[in-house]
Amino acid sequence: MTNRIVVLKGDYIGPEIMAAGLKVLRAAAEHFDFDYDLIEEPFGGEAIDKVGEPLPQTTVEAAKNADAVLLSAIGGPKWDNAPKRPEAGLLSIRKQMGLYANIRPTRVTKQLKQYSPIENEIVSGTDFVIVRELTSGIYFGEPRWQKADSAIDTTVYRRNEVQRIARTAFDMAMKRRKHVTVVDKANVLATSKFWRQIVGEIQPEYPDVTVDYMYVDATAMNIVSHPKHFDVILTDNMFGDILSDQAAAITGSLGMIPSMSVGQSGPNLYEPIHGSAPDIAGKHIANPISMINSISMMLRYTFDQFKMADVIDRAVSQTIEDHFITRDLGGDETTEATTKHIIKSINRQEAPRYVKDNV
Ligand SMILES: NC(=O)C1=CN([C@@H]2O[C@H](COP(=O)(O)OP(=O)(O)OC[C@H]3O[C@@H](n4cnc5c(N)ncnc54)[C@H](O)[C@@H]3O)[C@@H](O)[C@H]2O)C=CC1
Ligand SMILES: CC(C)CC(=O)C(=O)O
Ligand SMILES: [Mg+2]
Repeated sequence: MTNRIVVLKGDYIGPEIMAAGLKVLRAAAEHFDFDYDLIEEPFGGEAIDKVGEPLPQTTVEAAKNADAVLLSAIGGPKWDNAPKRPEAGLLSIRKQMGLYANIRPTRVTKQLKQYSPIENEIVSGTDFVIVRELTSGIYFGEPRWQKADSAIDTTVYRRNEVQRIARTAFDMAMKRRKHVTVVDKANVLATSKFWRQIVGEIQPEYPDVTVDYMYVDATAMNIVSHPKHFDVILTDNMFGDILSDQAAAITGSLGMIPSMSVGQSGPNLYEPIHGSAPDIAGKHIANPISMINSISMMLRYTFDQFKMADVIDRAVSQTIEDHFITRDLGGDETTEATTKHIIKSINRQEAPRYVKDNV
């Protein structure tokens, strides 16, 4: 059966890293006879330019009917004053696909630790995931408006929204080191106090999981000073957005980190955690690894292609070890050269049905 992958190639560096990721997918797929169709749909700024809105209904339908959705990143100065910005389309596709849980891993591997801005002893061996609520909270709350002399945003969390994301975090902890850190601002916010109440109600369903609670400001500090404290961080939409960029920085670059967005049913969406990086677009220096890691996550979690994902992951690690890295990590390789090196490493590995060096 052919696997259907909807591709949203994005804006600014989006198409550059998507092209890199799809080359890696094609190279790996040959070794494993992985059969797939790519269905490209307009989205974000590209869709505004083509059809006047960031999320055409045809794109939503295609995404819902796919086996998985791959997105690079959208937005940028060209559309900052558009009546409906690309970012509105991003929030809307997450909502319409029901993708309430966003999983953002932070791992400092032995190859990566030298690129971290944090001392080796502190950062080496860091391995945690941020479980970010994705379809509610302040990014979605009503009312919201802006007038001449005031503006308002609203944070609303409903019981079922907190319950389901909490269960995602506890389920994930059960497969890891069985520890959940709930990150909030419960010394101030009603929604945070509510989260603590709901998490407390769910915790007895997971007697093997330990839980601690940490304010978001202290968490920001601990991510850089004690990152090994964390196993699973459970947090709301905005705190998760902010902390995941910070967590990415301790791995060496924002340009490394993938994510997976999951709902109750339907396809998952895989995307880097960063944005469209307009400052480096067109310069051939974007790090493609965030996109390649997102593709590896897709192969692992949607298509059960564990060996293929392992081969890609090893190729990425080898490429970092070989210092075949882009500028964000301190190297001087181009996006294309890094991608080529990853593909060479895939082809060199003892993969089943070794075909040819298809670089
Ligand atoms: N999921 C998405 O599509 C997201 C979209 N955005 C949008 O992206 C646009 C740019 O936002 P920024 O605040 O500049 O954040 P950004 O994440 O695009 O960039 C922040 C910094 O990280 C660097 N960077 C990001 N990805 C990189 C990569 N793969 N390789 C090397 N360097 C990389 C950029 O060059 C920049 O210096 C905005 O319109 C924003 O709304 C922002 C975050 C997520
Ligand atoms: C539109 C933003 C919420 C996108 C973003 O920064 C993210 O999802 O990390
Ligand atoms: Mg973000």
